[in-house]
Amino acid sequence: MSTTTTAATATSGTRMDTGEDIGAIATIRLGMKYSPELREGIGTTFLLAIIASCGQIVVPIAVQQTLDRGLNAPGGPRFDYVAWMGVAAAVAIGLTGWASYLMTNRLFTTSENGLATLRTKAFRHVHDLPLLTQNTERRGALVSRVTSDVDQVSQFLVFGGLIFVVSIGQILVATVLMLVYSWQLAAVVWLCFAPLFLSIRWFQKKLSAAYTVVRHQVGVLLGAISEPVVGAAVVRSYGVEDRTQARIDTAIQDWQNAYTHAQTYTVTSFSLGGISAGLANAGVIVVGVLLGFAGDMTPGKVLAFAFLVTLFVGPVQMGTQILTDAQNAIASWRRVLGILETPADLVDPGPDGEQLPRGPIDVRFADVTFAYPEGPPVLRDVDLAIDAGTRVAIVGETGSGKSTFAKLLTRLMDPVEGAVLLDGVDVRRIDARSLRRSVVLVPQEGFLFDDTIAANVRYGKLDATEDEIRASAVELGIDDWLAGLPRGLDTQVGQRGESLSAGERQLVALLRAHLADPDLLVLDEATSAVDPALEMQIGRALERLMQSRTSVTIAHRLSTAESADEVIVVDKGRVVQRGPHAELVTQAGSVYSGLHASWIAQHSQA
Ligand SMILES: Nc1ncnc2c1ncn2[C@@H]1O[C@H](COP(=O)(O)OP(=O)(O)OP(=O)(O)O)[C@@H](O)[C@H]1O
Repeated sequence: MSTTTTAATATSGTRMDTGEDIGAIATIRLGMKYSPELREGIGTTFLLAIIASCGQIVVPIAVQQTLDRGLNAPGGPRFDYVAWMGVAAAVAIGLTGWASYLMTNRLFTTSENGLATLRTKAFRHVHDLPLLTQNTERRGALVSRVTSDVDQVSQFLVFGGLIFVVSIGQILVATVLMLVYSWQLAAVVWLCFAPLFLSIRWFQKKLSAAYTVVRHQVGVLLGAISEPVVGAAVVRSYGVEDRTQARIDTAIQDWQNAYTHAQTYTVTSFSLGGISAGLANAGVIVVGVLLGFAGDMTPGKVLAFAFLVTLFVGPVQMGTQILTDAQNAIASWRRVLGILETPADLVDPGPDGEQLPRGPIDVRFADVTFAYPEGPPVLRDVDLAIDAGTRVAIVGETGSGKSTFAKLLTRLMDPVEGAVLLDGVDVRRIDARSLRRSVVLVPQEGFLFDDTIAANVRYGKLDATEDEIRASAVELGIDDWLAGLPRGLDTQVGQRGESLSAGERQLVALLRAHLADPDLLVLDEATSAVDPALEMQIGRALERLMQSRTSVTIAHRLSTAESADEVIVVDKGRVVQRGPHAELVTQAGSVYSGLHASWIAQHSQA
């Protein structure tokens, strides 16, 4: 396998695919592909819809028959016929009502099943998305795709879809019956609705564009609201509530404008439907009476036709409303599908990939260059090897590329050029499970979930028993701290670990990493100051955690660099020095000696 990849591959998927360029039918087809449950038994549901629609025509036919053949029968009223007609109508209404119940049930179940699958798939795919895509899409907006957008589709499919299916059935049945009763009157009705039917495509396009903007603005709004909620402490401590509120107000205003704009098309199409309905009613009466005078119409037929026009007008009016809901739902569907259609940039070779053998790992960066999308290279031609079992400290000025180095090493991103090799194997060829098993990254601020300490450390080893966790704590020398907590391992850490101090959060992160027992430990050293006793405890735990494995630490402290086997100095994306601390520090005028001087100065100030 080539050791280089193209820039296009490395930066692919950095923009969330919004799917805005695919049409409504293509969206529905794609949606069906991701939620095949929606297609299940659709034929039977349609059949039930047709039967349910027939319920609507029972009354006009029964009225017409009762009038023309029962009460107005040529030889005088036939009451037995009227009675039979009443019984037949009641049975037919009962049967069609039952069909309607079955159809609603089926639509509800299949829609919810299909959308549950869609939600699960979309949520799971969020984890496969390129890290950089997740950075560009605001978290709130991303959440809105998996929640409110899916809800929008769900509401439409269950209620809109149901009414749509029934409406189409009713329009068809009403048209056929109208033709049976009088093709002239049927033509009058269709003629009155022609302008609406002919402009539907235009409305659909306008509504589609308008609702795409609405759904986008909903995402923006949720993003604007969720960010200050998460950063509430910063907002309050800097007293920027007004500015934050102003940003939210702008997002609300933008959403409202988009929604109002979309509504103008809905209102226009609805009004056009109303005008068409009025014209159709009037036209039927006038033409019906004229036909009656000519002897082509019975009173029963005219009355039945008046019912049929209502039967036709209702679903058409409803259809214009559904057109709006459908465009809103399709815009939402596109956004959800946009997540699924965004390719995962880090292709996992799966079980067919290479498995890393257990034991300390050796690392090689082979001419690695990396650039963030549309940015300059932040790591250039990095070529280095780290022997298995060594302890390495990466140092450099802020922004020099240290964290980027760590992300490439743990395959959170792939290089634009060159390759990262672990035990001689390109990381892109290693089975992701094996990679995650053997390589662990401890970030500066380890994320803690709102749960107990035990639950949080189990992210390192899902099946770890309490005894194992306690043994791990003993090995790290932090069992005293654990025992001193009011509820020990069952202590709740709060949201993002807010109920613990910064140092305690670090201890939980180290315990989690120790339980994972990696062969390569990549550590982004925390910069937050903690009290000296805890600092010592963290230092001791770190010392033990690094034993008998390869460790790469992004070091911010002199002591870490001093105790490492080797220090790698990064400057402006290049490795400019490497060697033991004692050797580097003697190289006068070097980047490292500058860093060393600033550490000493910091230390003496403290
Ligand atoms: N997600 C990103 N998108 C675009 N540019 C980024 C991104 N992350 C980092 N950079 C840029 O890449 C460069 C290297 O960043 P990096 O985080 O690797 O530096 P660092 O040495 O770890 O800095 P520090 O010591 O402050 O953590 C910086 O110029 C930074 O602005």
